[in-house]
Amino acid sequence: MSAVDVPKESVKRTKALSGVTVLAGPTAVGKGTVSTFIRDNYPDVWLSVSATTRQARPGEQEGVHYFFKSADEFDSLVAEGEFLEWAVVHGINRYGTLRSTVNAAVAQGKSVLLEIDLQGARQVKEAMPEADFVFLAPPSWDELVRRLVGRGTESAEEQHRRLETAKLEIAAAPEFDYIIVNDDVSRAAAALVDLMGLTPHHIV
Ligand SMILES: Nc1ncnc2c1ncn2[C@@H]1O[C@H](COP(=O)(O)OP(=O)(O)OP(=O)(O)O)[C@@H](O)[C@H]1O
Ligand SMILES: Nc1nc2c(ncn2[C@@H]2O[C@H](COP(=O)(O)O)[C@@H](O)[C@H]2O)c(=O)[nH]1
Repeated sequence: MSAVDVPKESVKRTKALSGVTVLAGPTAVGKGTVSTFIRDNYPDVWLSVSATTRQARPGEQEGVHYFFKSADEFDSLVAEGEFLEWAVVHGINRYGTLRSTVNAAVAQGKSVLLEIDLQGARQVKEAMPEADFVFLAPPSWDELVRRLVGRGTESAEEQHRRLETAKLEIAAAPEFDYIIVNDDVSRAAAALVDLMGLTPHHIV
């Protein structure tokens, strides 16, 4: 697979703080890792818990990592207009952000973080253009491939499919307001928290 140019970091604030920040980026760039780090280290950030039709992985807890739904339950939530956005991610499972929980957090003045895929980010941009859109980029294409392969959670065929999608996702980086390079988890998390207008523990 040929290498792809990855975007450089760009974190100079260009718009007013909205209280809602969307974090997206290609598969295996570390969105989940950075979000978990923020959940564990920055209690002032309100990390949205998505609904999903995928099975819980070992250690995942209902209401902490996801709200796990059957296909019928997810259908009902879609029909009732409960989702701010939802998408089929990686061609298999559905994932969505519950509108009511986000609205309640915003109404309480919380700093809301949504960790979602590109399709979802585009839907939120339609619904809430004032939100802050942050693209998490890998330090290099080769490092992205290393992370995906090193995680070891997908078959070789699935890895290939995800990397093809990752090329399209990386090409969409200019749609985002800011770009953070996930070269180091705590540094990337601190840069994100800083962009959200909160005090980062440290930026090295
Ligand atoms: N800064 C980093 N340096 C080195 N490895 C990292 C870094 N951030 C994450 N990783 C590793 O990269 C792999 C992918 O991370 P993670 O699962 O968080 O990605 P993701 O973007 O949430 O992926 P997906 O969209 O496929 O769910 C994991 O093995 C993780 O430990
Ligand atoms: N559009 C949305 N995408 C979401 C949401 N919650 C998570 N995600 C994305 O799904 C993939 C896979 O996640 P995993 O936990 O199964 O590894 C990842 O890219 C997430 O960003 C959501 O509510 N909406």
